[in-house]
Amino acid sequence: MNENLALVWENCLHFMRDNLNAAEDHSDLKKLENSFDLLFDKVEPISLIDNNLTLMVPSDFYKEYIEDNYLSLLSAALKKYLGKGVKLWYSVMENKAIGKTQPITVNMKGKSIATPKMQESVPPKFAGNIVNPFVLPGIKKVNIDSNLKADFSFDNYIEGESNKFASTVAKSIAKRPGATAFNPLFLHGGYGVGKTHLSHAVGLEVKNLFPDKIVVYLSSEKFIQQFVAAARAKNQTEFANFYQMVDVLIIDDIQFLSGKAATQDSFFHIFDYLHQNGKQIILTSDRAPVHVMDIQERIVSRFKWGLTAEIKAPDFDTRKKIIVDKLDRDGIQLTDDMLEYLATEVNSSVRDLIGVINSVIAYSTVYKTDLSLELLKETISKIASTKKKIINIPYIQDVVCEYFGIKLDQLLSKTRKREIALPRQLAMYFSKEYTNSTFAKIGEEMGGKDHSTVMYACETIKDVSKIDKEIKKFVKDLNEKIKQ
Ligand SMILES: Nc1ncnc2c1ncn2[C@@H]1O[C@H](COP(=O)(O)OP(=O)(O)OP(=O)(O)O)[C@@H](O)[C@H]1O
Repeated sequence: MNENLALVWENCLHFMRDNLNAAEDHSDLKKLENSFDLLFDKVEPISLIDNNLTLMVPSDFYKEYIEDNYLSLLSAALKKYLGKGVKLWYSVMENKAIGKTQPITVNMKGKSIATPKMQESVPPKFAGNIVNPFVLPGIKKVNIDSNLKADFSFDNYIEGESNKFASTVAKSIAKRPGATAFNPLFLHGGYGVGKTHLSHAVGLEVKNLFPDKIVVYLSSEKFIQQFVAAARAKNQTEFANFYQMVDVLIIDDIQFLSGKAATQDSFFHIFDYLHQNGKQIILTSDRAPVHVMDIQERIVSRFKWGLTAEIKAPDFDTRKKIIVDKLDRDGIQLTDDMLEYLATEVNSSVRDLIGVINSVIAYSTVYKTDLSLELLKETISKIASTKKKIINIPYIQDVVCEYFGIKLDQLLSKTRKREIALPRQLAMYFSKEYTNSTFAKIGEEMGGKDHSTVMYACETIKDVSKIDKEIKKFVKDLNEKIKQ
């Protein structure tokens, strides 16, 4: 870069940064502040000939992002340091296969610059939506800023037997993201046991210790939506480029990538790129990698590269700790018998436990009564009678496994031994009865079985339960348990 141009550009950057610093808190302009260095670090002015300024940018994404969001600010800066009538050009480095090919450049003209009135140090007012840098062309409205919930911190995470291992590993990752052997960290466990909370806690701690690191949390559903939108807009390269900038990528409920071949391909490349570059990946799922269905083998094998940690439903002592902690924050104390009662009665997930605790607090506030064992009992029975249970396939699998005393692994296996095959057929039957899932979907969730196997199981259980007393009893018992 010629020295003069370098100096002009440095001044322009300085001017733009100043304006962003001075912008009002929470203004659209302020939101650009975090992205500024990230974006302009990769932008290089390469020539200035007869008032034509050419900026080299890594991809179309950068060009469009600058045009959509920074044009007014950049124009003001150029006017200040180069005078009126500067024309902007972009030289876009195209890099089709992620990180593989030599970049080629394509020259493109920028939008014409209409210089807004802008005063030094006075934040300019921009019309329309200014989005943050993590918004890609084609998926502009989706804000995938870090997306971390401040409440989901390590401080608010109660440790106990059920989550000790996972939380110890999570803390060590937060101190050295990408630099431990736990990459990826694959957290799995049932409904509401604290997977999301723990993954956020890592993200929050990383931001705390290393503010410059880019942490992105999103659900796999959002990732799929973004990918589809990017594919429609033919922006897959930018989509991948964006995720390659991330230092800690957290994807929740990764099992929903199941069956999404094109998204899986993109995820695979992003995963490899991040992993090779020492970036941290954290994935959560409702099941262990081996049971995540319809995901390419090459991806499943990568899930197992780092560390897989299960979070179980909270044990009795952990439940007690969670109750005490939660109530303490509201200045409420329980007697020992009340605490025992609550921790014994609500023994499913942390989410359910917290729901009950909140209701207890609410009832006691509304009725202005002191908490008593009677009030607890009344509250819990009211909740139980009004609570709608979400009956989904994993829940049915859990009920069936518990009833027959078998493990999920066995239920989902291929064995034809009757003591496993029958529970499996029953789980298939109830999944069809209680959920809107197709035979194919149920087959997928039952260890990758064919839809015809599920159809056969449903027909068999329906017919046999009419004549076989033992099976009739299983169906009746399980029906009651599922609805309980
Ligand atoms: N160990 C814990 N200490 C304190 N709060 C917890 C703990 N585990 C979970 N929670 C709280 O329980 C609720 C549910 O947790 P979370 O959303 O992380 O569960 P999850 O395992 O991701 O569930 P799902 O898979 O159903 O989405 C949240 O409010 C979370 O803060």
